[in-house]
Amino acid sequence: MPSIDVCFSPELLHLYDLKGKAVVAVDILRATSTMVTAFAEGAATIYPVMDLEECRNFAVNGCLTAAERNGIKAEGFDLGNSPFGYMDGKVKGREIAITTTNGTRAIRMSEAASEIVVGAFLNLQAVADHLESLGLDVLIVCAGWKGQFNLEDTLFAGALVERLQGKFSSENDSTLAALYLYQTAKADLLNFLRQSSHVRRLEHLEIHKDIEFCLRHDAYTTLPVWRKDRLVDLKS
Ligand SMILES: O=C(O)[C@H](CS(=O)(=O)O)OP(=O)(O)O
Ligand SMILES: [Mg+2]
Repeated sequence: MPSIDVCFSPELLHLYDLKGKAVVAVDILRATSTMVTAFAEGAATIYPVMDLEECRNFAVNGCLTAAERNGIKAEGFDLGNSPFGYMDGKVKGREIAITTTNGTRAIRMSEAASEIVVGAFLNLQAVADHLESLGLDVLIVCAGWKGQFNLEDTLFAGALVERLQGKFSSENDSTLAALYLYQTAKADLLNFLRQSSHVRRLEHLEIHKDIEFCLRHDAYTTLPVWRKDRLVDLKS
């Protein structure tokens, strides 16, 4: 039986051997929720990049550029990090280069893995089904916040572990902790997250609508996966 484990921050990735593993990169608020939404809205390709300058350079190839730092859309870019900014036909058929504070780092720092899947509550079941069909050992990589643990990504990890119970083995305390946290919180995730650092930090930015949206389970069957230097949607 393949195993499942949870890494609470990309800064802890040096403790893991990613070779031969499937990584699920997650940044619920909001990068991976936004990427899943972008593909559901018809985006062709997403290039997750580490810094603003690199992202800006993609514009010369006709890409839409998206950038966020500390919750705010960076100046001079087409899009920010709100899933609602990717709706209403804005990204249909388009290539997008994106850089965010935490989420894009989690993806790029996992490149040694055999497969990288972008996960969110929005595509939870699609991710679970894909992992089951791959049959590889799984590491869920939480983007966290600037290297630190966060609640929302850990809750997603617990939700995924719950969906895969009986199909993957685990002896790690991190996996158990994520599962127990999710089971404690799942009846009302929004309320549970009210005290979280992200919600408090971004409260003044009025992104309540985003937070509620990003906590929806199984809204999409989108399945973004890393291929060579970009994300593509396996479901399209
Ligand atoms: O845009 C977001 O929600 C966050 C902002 S912050 O750095 O956590 O304040 O970025 P993300 O890379 O999606 O975590
Ligand atoms: Mg985040």
